[in-house]
Amino acid sequence: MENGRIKNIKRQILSDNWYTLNKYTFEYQKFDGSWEVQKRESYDCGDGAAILLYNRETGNVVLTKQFRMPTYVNENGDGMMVEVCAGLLEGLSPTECILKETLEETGYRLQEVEQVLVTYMCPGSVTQKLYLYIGEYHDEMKVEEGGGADDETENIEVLEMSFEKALEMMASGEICDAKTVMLLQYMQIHKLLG
Ligand SMILES: Nc1nc2c(ncn2[C@@H]2O[C@H](COP(=O)(O)OP(=O)(O)O[C@H]3O[C@H](CO)[C@@H](O)[C@H](O)[C@@H]3O)[C@@H](O)[C@H]2O)c(=O)[nH]1
Ligand SMILES: [Mg+2]
Repeated sequence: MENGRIKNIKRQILSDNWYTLNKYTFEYQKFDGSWEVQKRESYDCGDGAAILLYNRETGNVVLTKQFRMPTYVNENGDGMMVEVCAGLLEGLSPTECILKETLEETGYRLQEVEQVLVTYMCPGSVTQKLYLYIGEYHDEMKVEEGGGADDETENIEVLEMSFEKALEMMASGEICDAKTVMLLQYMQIHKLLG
């Protein structure tokens, strides 16, 4: 909240069911110095963390596959999305969160991860800031089945595939999740695999 061009911010909660949809009314100072009232809806579903797991020995990556309702109602065929492992912070630090999500969703227990990017995913309408990680895994780190937390209805399929195959799926449009594309391209740019 450090912008002299913004004043009199008022918040109205439009929906507070699972996540929170706020409507903000505020005054915005235009380039000519005059003030105008603006209204913006802002969906607050919390910040999150995501990770691309990769294995330099095998050249493989680990991804997840799950049903995503918002994509199902917007032209994504059967609604299934291939994504990097991800989750909401829910009070944890980004690194604590991603270690927990990696174990819950993929079954791998990692000790070390590297944060490589921080991004706002949809800055015109969604508050979410996403911390993006990469992490090296090996077979012996697989200590659980994965698939998502027992108390959540996640039904996550764990996919292990070659990095090449993941890049092909990105090129064909089968992988079309933004955080997943960003991390695959990060790996490609930095030549970390193949
Ligand atoms: N009952 C109910 N459950 C919900 C609702 N919305 C989400 N959930 C559940 O809330 C849990 C959230 O799981 P996480 O693993 O923490 O998050 P995610 O859904 O994988 O990912 C979210 O964060 C990512 C980045 O951190 C985002 O990329 C992604 O779009 C999403 O916001 C899931 O079990 C999901 O089914 C809802 O409206 N109602
Ligand atoms: Mg998740």
